[in-house]
Amino acid sequence: MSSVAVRLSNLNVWFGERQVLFNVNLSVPLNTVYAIMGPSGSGKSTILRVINKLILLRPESRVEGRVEVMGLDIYGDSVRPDQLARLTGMVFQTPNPFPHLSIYDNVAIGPRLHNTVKKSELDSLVRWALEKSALWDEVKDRLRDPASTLSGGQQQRLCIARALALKPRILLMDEPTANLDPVNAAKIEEVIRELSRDVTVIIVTHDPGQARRVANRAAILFMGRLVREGPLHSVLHDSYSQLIQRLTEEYAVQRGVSD
Ligand SMILES: Nc1ncnc2c1ncn2[C@@H]1O[C@H](COP(=O)(O)OP(=O)(O)OP(=O)(O)O)[C@@H](O)[C@H]1O
Repeated sequence: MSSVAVRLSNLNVWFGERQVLFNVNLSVPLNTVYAIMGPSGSGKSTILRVINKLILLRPESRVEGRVEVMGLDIYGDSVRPDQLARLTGMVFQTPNPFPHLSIYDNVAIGPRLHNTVKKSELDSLVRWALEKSALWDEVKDRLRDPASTLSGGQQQRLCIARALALKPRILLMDEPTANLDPVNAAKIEEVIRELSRDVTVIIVTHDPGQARRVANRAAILFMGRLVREGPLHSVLHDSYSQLIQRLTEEYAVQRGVSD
């Protein structure tokens, strides 16, 4: 079996006339935590949306290149949407549980829709997913309460549990702690470190400190181009902010020359 969870080869993406990713090549090894970093607008979220094909919801988008997820060429082969939905879970920046559904039903909704477990196994799956996301102890006595009664940090862990309930091989996380206080952010970082035993995590983050705490590999994007990629210690061997400042200055000089 391949040791690569996701491989992007010569990936180019456009929104209308505007190209936002340029010839990106990278491989995410299985069971790593892979951080994607870069300034705002550099294309980080677009990469996640290419990997789970959510980008196709934007009719103005165009994707070229090869995208392999667990060995499947997802834009070339006839990969069924439900097959991809089960391979890749997604956690967004803003927690988005179904607020009126119960805590239990939020986690159970994926397995019910995709018919992945027998009814008799659902309780233990829900418990497993809530334990994996470090939420079980806080909610075990109130599983029937609506998700809206949870705090923001708890709601984000519920979204992680919801994604995990489909047993994805890859978990995509788009700045999952950006809206959380440090205590809740630390809980989620701990969850991510634990998850990487069974799941490949690809996390978009603006915070080099977070990348250092959770990731073992990383990529840095700048204006849609991959500028660094590899083991974390080599990608972040010097100051991230100085690197971005230098790239921004070089870009300004180039613009000055070409304008
Ligand atoms: N639907 C769209 N139509 C046109 N342009 C888009 C669309 N979605 C994203 N873009 C542009 O694509 C570029 C990359 O966006 P993306 O959201 O991937 O960046 P990002 O690095 O994740 O940014 P941030 O850190 O601010 O979330 C940006 O310039 C953005 O304006």
